[in-house]
Amino acid sequence: MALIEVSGVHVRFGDRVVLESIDLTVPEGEFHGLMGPNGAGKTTFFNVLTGRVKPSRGSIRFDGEDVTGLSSHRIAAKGVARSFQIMTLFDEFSARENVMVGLPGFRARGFDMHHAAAGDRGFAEKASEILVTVGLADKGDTRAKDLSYGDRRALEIAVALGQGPRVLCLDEPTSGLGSDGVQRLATLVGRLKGKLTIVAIEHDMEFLFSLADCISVIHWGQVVARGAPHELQQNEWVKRSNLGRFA
Ligand SMILES: Nc1ncnc2c1ncn2[C@@H]1O[C@H](COP(=O)(O)OP(=O)(O)OP(=O)(O)O)[C@@H](O)[C@H]1O
Repeated sequence: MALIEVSGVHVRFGDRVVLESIDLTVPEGEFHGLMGPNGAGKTTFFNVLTGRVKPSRGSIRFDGEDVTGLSSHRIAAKGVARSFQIMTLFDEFSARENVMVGLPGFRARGFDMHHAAAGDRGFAEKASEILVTVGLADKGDTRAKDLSYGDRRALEIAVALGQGPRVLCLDEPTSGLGSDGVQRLATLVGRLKGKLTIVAIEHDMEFLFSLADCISVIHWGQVVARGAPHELQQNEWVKRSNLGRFA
């Protein structure tokens, strides 16, 4: 049984059909890439997967359970974490505090940062451990606004990891990064690969083809091609679009 099973997902905004019918399965532990032209509906699909948009038809099953139409909060509680295309950090908080705010136990007791920082070392230690995982061990006390763009991206992933997710959804993780930043991110994602299930929307084909186990191409609101990177290279649609040139 696949961890994520999406069947016939259809989304329209008013008269505009954005997703015609999306079918997708992702086994546990897979790195699944989503690619496709601008406006193809990739982010809308992520919004459906993470509960921000309700599909008008179709179903989403997570670990065998029908989660179609559940709120984003409830889907997150089931183990689906998301890092956004637009950064969503608290600029005035330190890197460690940003991770602490995202920890489920911390949220349960409210957003009392100063109390937690002074009174409960457990949250700070957990956050520090996660910062080590993403390569920010020495940046725990740095305010988010003073971090480099690449460090902020790593911190966003750390915040998502703080939820202890089974699935990590990354929306264009390389966007805005220079080549060094992309390389660093590839190393980080490569380390996470296999430890949890990753679904990533990405325009950087070199990044995606080097890391993904399987890639789905979304176009016209459907999955028009799907396969391992070397299989996609042979796909006629991908060849015509030149999307698979790095495979
Ligand atoms: N809430 C909404 N209301 C109306 N139209 C929307 C809404 N959200 C998205 N759209 C439209 O749906 C289409 C698909 O958008 P989406 O952001 O999902 O594409 P995408 O494949 O992620 O694009 P990109 O690669 O540029 O990020 C776009 O034309 C967008 O304008």
